[in-house]
Amino acid sequence: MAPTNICCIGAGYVGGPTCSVIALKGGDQVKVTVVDINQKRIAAWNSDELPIYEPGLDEVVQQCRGKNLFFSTDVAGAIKAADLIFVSVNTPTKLYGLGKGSAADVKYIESCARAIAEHSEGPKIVIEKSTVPARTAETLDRILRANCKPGITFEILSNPEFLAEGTAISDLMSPDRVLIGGSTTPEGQKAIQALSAVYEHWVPKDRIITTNTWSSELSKLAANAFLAQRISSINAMSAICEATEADVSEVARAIGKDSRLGAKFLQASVGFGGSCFQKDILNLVYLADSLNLHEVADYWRQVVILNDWQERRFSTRIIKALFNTVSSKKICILGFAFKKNTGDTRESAAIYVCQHLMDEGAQLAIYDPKVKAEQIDLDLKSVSQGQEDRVDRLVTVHSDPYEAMDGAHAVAVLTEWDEFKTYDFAKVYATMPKPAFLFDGRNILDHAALRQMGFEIEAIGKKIH
Ligand SMILES: NC(=O)C1=CN([C@@H]2O[C@H](COP(=O)(O)OP(=O)(O)OC[C@H]3O[C@@H](n4cnc5c(N)ncnc54)[C@H](O)[C@@H]3O)[C@@H](O)[C@H]2O)C=CC1
Ligand SMILES: O=C(O)[C@H]1O[C@H](OP(=O)(O)OP(=O)(O)OC[C@H]2O[C@@H](n3ccc(=O)[nH]c3=O)[C@H](O)[C@@H]2O)[C@H](O)[C@@H](O)[C@@H]1O
Repeated sequence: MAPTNICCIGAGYVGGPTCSVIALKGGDQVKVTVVDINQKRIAAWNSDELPIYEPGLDEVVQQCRGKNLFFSTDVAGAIKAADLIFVSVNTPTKLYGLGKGSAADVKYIESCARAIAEHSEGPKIVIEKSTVPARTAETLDRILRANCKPGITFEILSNPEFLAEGTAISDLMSPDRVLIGGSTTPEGQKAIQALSAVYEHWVPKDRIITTNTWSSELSKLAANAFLAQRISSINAMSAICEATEADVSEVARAIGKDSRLGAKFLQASVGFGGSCFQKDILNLVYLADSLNLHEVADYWRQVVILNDWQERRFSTRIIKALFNTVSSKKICILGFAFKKNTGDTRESAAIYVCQHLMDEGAQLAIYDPKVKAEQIDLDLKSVSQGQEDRVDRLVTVHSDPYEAMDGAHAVAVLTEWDEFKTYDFAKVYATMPKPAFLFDGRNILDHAALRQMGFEIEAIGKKIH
């Protein structure tokens, strides 16, 4: 039997890893082509230096690339050849016009639909892999039908992705669930079966959930909203802990033992980042507002407000502790990625903490094991509109953490990279002006030991004695 021919439009953090695992697990039963309009990105996927850092990804790509996994810029050719087409393009928050600042921008989804309609010469199953506003499948359907060649049929499925960056490969290899939404018509059910068969190469059937299209689209927004809400909840508690001498780690352990709550996602932090939590909650907020459900919109909006406040609270603590002035003081920033094991900086809390410290004239020495200097420069300039030159004056990016910490008034941990726990902080302490401050935005260091060395420690949701 000929292999199922799969095309994925969008070779990003989702399209690349997801299709690599589909190719690995599908073997000779699938042929997967990932296409993108970004030539540089495709060239990187075809090189030894992949465009994204993700543990385990290199090995999977090396095993499959050129056999049943291909990366290409030939969007039209891949659409023509495909039976199943994943749409895995970006859906960022709209920065203009109607819904500015909260609605998802679906222009890339629409351009995919137009390309699929133009190049399809036979029936296709079109799969929303991107996170989209509720009822986007209807938009796709209308555009496809209005623009396709006569006689061509399409089935639209919703198949949102739940992987987290930094653990994408293990999440994909053994997902908690795969969600497929489709129409209740016989054709819709047949399309669901065809997509399910792709996952059944490695995912147990009882983990493949099928629903109607709209439940599937909304479940993705709901999942991210619930996850982010937990972080904002524990971060709200962290502020109360700091004022009452309760310890947020102890509170998290105590409530997480309740099996109804569970222990995961209760790590208080400087604030959640990443390309999706904020965007998807705002998308939900926009949906609720447009349905006239303003109380619902306000409820979810507060999760984002709390997160912004938590980031600001952390940078304010640094400034206050350093005697209300950080002007011209060297502050070392350990970690710039939005979480460990990724080089991704989108919406990283580090960007906003650095922005505030730059507003106050601090000299920032930044180290991150995986984020490139050009990316840090780009991110900090993007929050310095009209005064981009301050980044050149105030910021240095280091490839050696000890160089970054050397002689700093304060060290601030903003990402929970494991290597930070292994540093020789006694050696660092000796180089620092006194009092020497350490701000642990992730609660990962051994605070008692550091205090013993002489550091003044501030952590999230705890008083260090
Ligand atoms: N990053 C993550 O961990 C997760 C992301 N998602 C969702 O998946 C979607 C994709 O996210 P990422 O992979 O992070 O985005 P990304 O920005 O890394 O990748 C999207 C890619 O699509 C390409 N693209 C845009 N329009 C195109 C077109 N018309 N034709 C061909 N290529 C086109 C872009 O050039 C880009 O390379 C978003 O909707 C996101 O919300 C869902 C789960 C996890
Ligand atoms: O739709 C998406 O893009 C994805 O968003 C998140 O994945 P991701 O953003 O990659 O990473 P998370 O592990 O969820 O972390 C997000 C942010 O929350 C922070 N976080 C996480 C957990 C926690 O307890 N405390 C905390 O501050 C992390 O440091 C990070 O900044 C979800 O976990 C995925 O299921 C989802 O598919």
